[in-house]
This record gives sequence, structure tokens and C-alpha cells, in this order.
Amino acid sequence: MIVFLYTIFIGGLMNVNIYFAEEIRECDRLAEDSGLSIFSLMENSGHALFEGMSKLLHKKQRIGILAGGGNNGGDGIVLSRLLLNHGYKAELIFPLGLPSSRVAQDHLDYYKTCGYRYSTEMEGEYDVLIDGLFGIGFRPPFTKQMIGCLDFWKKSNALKIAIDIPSGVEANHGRVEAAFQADHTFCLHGAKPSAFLYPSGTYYGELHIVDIGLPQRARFRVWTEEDVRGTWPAAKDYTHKGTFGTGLLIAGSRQMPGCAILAGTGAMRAGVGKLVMATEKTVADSCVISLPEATYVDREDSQWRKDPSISKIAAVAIGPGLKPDDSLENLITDFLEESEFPVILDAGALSERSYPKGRKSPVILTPHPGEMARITGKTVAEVNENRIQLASDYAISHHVTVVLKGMNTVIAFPDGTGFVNVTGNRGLSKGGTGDTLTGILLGMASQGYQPSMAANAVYLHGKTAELYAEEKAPSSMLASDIMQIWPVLLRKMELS
Ligand SMILES: NC(=O)C1=CN([C@@H]2O[C@H](COP(=O)(O)OP(=O)(O)OC[C@H]3O[C@@H](n4cnc5c(N)ncnc54)[C@H](O)[C@@H]3O)[C@@H](O)[C@H]2O)[C@@H](O)CC1
Ligand SMILES: [K+]
Repeated sequence: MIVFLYTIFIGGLMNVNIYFAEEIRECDRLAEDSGLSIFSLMENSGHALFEGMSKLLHKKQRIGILAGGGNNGGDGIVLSRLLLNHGYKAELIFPLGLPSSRVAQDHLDYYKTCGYRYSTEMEGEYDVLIDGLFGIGFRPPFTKQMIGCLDFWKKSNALKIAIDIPSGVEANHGRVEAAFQADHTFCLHGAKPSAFLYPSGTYYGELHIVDIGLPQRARFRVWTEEDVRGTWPAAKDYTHKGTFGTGLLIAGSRQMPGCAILAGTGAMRAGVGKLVMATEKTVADSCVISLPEATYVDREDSQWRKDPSISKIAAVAIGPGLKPDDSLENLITDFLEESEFPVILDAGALSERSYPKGRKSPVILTPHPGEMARITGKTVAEVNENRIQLASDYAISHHVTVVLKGMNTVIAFPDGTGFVNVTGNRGLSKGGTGDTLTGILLGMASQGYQPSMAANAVYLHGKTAELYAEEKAPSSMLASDIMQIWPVLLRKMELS
């Protein structure tokens, strides 16, 4: 599995909503139609930036604010005025020329009316540099003129802060030709997808979200511990194994028997009442030693689906340790068309197929970037650079839930909404961790499906790696450690 090694630091504890550029433009349009002008929104942005950034600044510092020609530059103009009003040594600079945006020009007029000056070149050393060159309006290429500016930025030892987006990074996309590396980025209204994509996310530094007074309407947001607690099913009294459902796991082959053990352990520790494993006889013989709690049916027997143990299943997971072939495809088609319980498809069960529309119970796909590339016809780099949009588009067009794994796993629902998970570390970039996640999903779905369950599974799966790293080197973690740590994690978080 590909995992990218950078960490997202989110300042404060507030919810992080994620807005595509077109959603921000729609928010602006709605505000303008109702009489809240962009001029006022820019004023609000400047105040919110001042309030957030002033916690990182002090009045003796020489602060250079680099402003571009668009509205990101306009935010820089308002911020400069407020810093000067409050006695900071702020210097407003237009290294790429004066503003072309009408609203930014109006703010510059007011700035001048206040008696403040600006320049067009950076000079000497600054203690702080603020990047207000480009925001959500940036489109590649990174021009020659910008390269000069970037060289200055790179050579400076100043504290580096970006307004909304580090310049050179696009709002929606992960690709980066060149960009301004920030120590902190203050995102207006909400984060943009590129903060969670690779390599763009590496340029943001610590993320801060600033409120500019617009209503929150994002389709995507970061899933948090508070969300897990708020959606975790209440403990049940007077239970027996039937209370927690029967899960069917179709997994494991002679070449990959361990996948069945990992997924099976995931399902059982995630709380399924009864687990039935449908696998090859030799695989069952080895699995039973590690997982005596499960029951086994022989998938090589043509009558296996008539086995009474699978007459009342609550959910099925198919794919870990399996290779795609016609018989597997036919089996999946049967489950998709005939069953009325959640179907979880992973690894060998993922293919370029269509899914029945209007199916009562959910279908959950758990591709890693390589599998997503295979089922969409894209390259792995294309998947990673655009994973939120891609997962969302696929979920909508195929009426499925997509759990697109890897750094910042995306959970996308058929209605176009979704979550991004930020837990985990490099301990999860090992073979078998995806099989474990599939098992956890099966274990949870067998007890009663709810959409939040997929996000909770991913969140906690990532948290096990964080808990492991508290005492041990993440590189030494094994997939089988996940479900050893799981019980301790649940107890620590007081989840039942
Ligand atoms: N709702 C919000 O979040 C608000 C955001 N505002 C700010 O407005 C910004 C967006 O403003 P704009 O739409 O003006 O976009 P930008 O400020 O990112 O700049 C766009 C300008 O840069 C030019 N440009 C784009 N790519 C270029 C390239 N490669 N080389 C040279 N020139 C290039 C464009 O032609 C355009 O003139 C946001 O990022 C944010 O900072 C606020 O001011 C208003 C409210
Ligand atoms: K910027």
C-alpha cells in the first residue's frame, strides 16, 4: 500500500470542513446575491486572518506581506492595514504588479487613504513573510516572475505564513510544479482538498481554519474523535451471539492464506457475533489454528452456498487474498443482485463493473490507490492527486460507498458527501493492513449498518498505529498488531 509521509497538523479543535474551489465561489455568489459584497467578505477575511495570525506575531518583527493581483492579494492588503493599525511593523509588497481585481483595488485605495505605503520589491531580511500571492484562483504554470519571488522566499529564514493556500498549490488538485512552502496556512472558511492530497499537502505546514462569517455547507469534512464518540453504538444488555449478527467472509487462497486470518481476526475483534469463513480447505486448515472462534465452509465444494451456517448472514465481505476470475465475478453479481445485506468488496473482488441501482442495502468498496487506478483506468499518481474528487465521483455514479485507502483515507457516499480521515502513520504502510480493515468493516456491518461505521472503522484502524508508535517504532508494526492493539484502544477511548 502506498502511504505518504507527512503529517497534517490542525491548529485548534474545531471541525475542518473541506471545500472545493467551486463550492467557495458558490458561497461567495450566494452571499453577494443577498447583499453581502465581496468587499465586505474581504474585510471579514482580513479581520479573521489578523485575529488568527497575531497570536504568532509580535510587534518588533519586520513583517513582509506579499500580495498578488487577485483577491488573495486583496486579503493581504486588508491584513496589512490591520497590522499597521495595531502597531505592527508590516510592509505591503506587490512583487508581481499591482492588483487587477476590482475589489482588491478598492481595498488598496482605502489602505492609501489611511496614509499607508506599499512597495513592489522585497528587500533585506524579514522576520515574517506572509504569502498573499495566489489563492483558489491559481492555475499552473508557475511563471518565471513567480520563480524569482519563490527564490527569495526559500532563501529567507523568516517564519512563513500562507493566506488560504500556499501559492503554487491548486485548491482541488494535488499536483505541484513549484510552490511556497509554508510553516502555517490560514484557510478561509474551510480547508481546500489539496491540503489532504499529495504532494500539495506537504506545502501547507500547520493548518488553521478561520471563520469569515459564511454558513458551513461543505460536502466533505475531516472525521474526528468527537464524531466517533457521537456515532458509536450504545452498549447492549442481555446479549448473546445472535445479537451481533453473523458475518460471512469470502477470503484467502493457497498463495494468500494470511489475508483470511487478518480479515477474520478484524471481524471477530470488531464484535461480530458469529463469523463464517468461506475459503479453500487447505486455507481453512491453517486458519483454524489462529482463529478457532470462526466456523468454516469449503469454497471448493460446489454446494457451499447451501450450507445452513450461512442462511442468516447480516453482512458479507469478499476479496482479501483472492484473485479476480469469472467464478468470483459471478458470485459477486449474485450477492449484489439477490442479497439484502451490506456487501463489502476488497482486493480481488474489485473490478470495473456496474452496480445495481436502487439496491436496498449498501455496497462498500475498499480500494487502495492501485486498485482504484485499476477500476477507473487512471494511473496511481492520478488517483492520489485527485483522490477526494475521484472517490466522490465514483461513489455517486456507481451508487456505492468508496473507502479509498492510503494517507488521508477518503470515505465517499453515493449522495456526494463524505469524510477524510487523518489518523494513522507509516506503521500502516505494510501488507495486510487493508485486509484487517475489511474485516473490521465486516464486523461492524454485521451488527447493524450505519454510514458512520465506515468512517469509524478507518479512524480507529489509524489510531491503532498511533497508539503503537507511542512505545514502538512505527516501521516495526505488523498488520496483525492492529487487532492486538484494538481492544486496548477501545478501552482507552471508553468505547464498548
Ligand atoms: N469565500 C472566501 O473564502 C473568500 C476568499 N477570498 C480570497 O480570494 C481568493 C480567491 O481570489 P481570486 O479568485 O481572485 O484568485 P487568486 O487571488 O488566487 O488570483 C487569481 C488571479 O491570478 C491569476 N493567475 C492564476 N494563475 C496564474 C498563473 N499561473 N500565473 C499568473 N497569474 C495567474 C488569475 O488570472 C487571476 O487574475 C481566495 O483564495 C481568498 O484568499 C476573499 O477575499 C473573499 C471571500
Ligand atoms: K497564498
